[in-house]
Amino acid sequence: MSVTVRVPAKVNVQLAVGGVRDDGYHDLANVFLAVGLYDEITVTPADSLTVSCSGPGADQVPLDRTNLAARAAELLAARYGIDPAVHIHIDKDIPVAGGMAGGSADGAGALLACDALWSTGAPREDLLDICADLGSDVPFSLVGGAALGTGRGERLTVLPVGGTFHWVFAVAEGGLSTPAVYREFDRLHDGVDVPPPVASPLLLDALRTGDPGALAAALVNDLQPAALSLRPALADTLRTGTDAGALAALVSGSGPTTAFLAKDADAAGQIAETLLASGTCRTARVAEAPAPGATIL
Ligand SMILES: C[C@](O)(CO)[C@H](O)COP(=O)(O)OP(=O)(O)OC[C@H]1O[C@@H](n2ccc(N)nc2=O)[C@H](O)[C@@H]1O
Ligand SMILES: Nc1ncnc2c1ncn2[C@@H]1O[C@H](COP(=O)(O)OP(=O)(O)OP(=O)(O)O)[C@@H](O)[C@H]1O
Repeated sequence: MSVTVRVPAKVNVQLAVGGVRDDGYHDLANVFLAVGLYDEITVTPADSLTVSCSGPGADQVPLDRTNLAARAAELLAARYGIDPAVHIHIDKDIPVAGGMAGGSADGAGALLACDALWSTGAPREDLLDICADLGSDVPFSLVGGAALGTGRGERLTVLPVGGTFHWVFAVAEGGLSTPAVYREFDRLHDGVDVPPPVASPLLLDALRTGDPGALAAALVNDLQPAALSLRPALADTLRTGTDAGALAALVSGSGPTTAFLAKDADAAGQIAETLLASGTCRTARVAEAPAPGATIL
């Protein structure tokens, strides 16, 4: 018997970053939107805890106990006194180290899959607690849809979304390290008083009404200057998508994936074609949002 769970990628439609905290994390007002690019996690009883991975970028995914999916299985097993003898297969479609929470998706997916396989009956709050231990983005991978993340991004308030948004994602060659991008943010703000992060009312309204023009006007990512500083060529990708008619363009989370909001599905297809032909990215993907959170198939 095995259990398969599908988990979406995310884009941050607002990523407001505060000053660095004593624990090294940054306080955030992080508005997550789940998008329809998915990893699938399958767990099967086995003699010991093992991990395999297939799909684009699979060779960059660790297969040892540092894999967030393996850590999720271990944390759930430890909490419920279970032997985590399970094989976890990750079928990857979310760009690896792309700022789209791929590893976080695998952590949330493995957690939900093991919970079902082992019939732990864990309350949702316990699952969300384990997710927060795994990483700041992991609770959102479980929940999906749209949510405001406060604290280091792990404390979620679900947000209403009034329509379907059409996105294009330009996947860059190679990844960017999330800690390195936050460090670059700190370097760029050295000596500057960083104000406390707050969610933008205009952005929350745009999500609620489902108006892509209003959302485009409100998109903001405070990590974008840091990602561009580490990877200046991303500016060419952003410009190419904007010239192709995107309503707005921004770096997705810590990058290097760039995200383009389109007015409709046709425009998204055209923007993706132009990006692909431009040579300014490795590949371009279209996806709709919001997407549901981790779901047992
Ligand atoms: C950039 C985002 O993806 C936006 O959603 C997240 O803030 C990053 O979330 P994540 O990858 O789940 O990050 P974690 O695994 O919790 O932390 C990795 C590293 O990112 C930095 N980090 C992360 C979250 C946060 N609020 N402040 C930070 O400074 C820290 O250096 C931390 O050691
Ligand atoms: N299941 C996993 N899938 C991918 N990477 C993983 C996984 N578990 C651990 N990692 C490690 O995490 C690093 C970041 O990969 P990931 O795909 O999660 O980045 P990301 O999408 O930029 O993350 P985020 O958007 O949450 O900051 C990888 O380089 C890899 O070493």
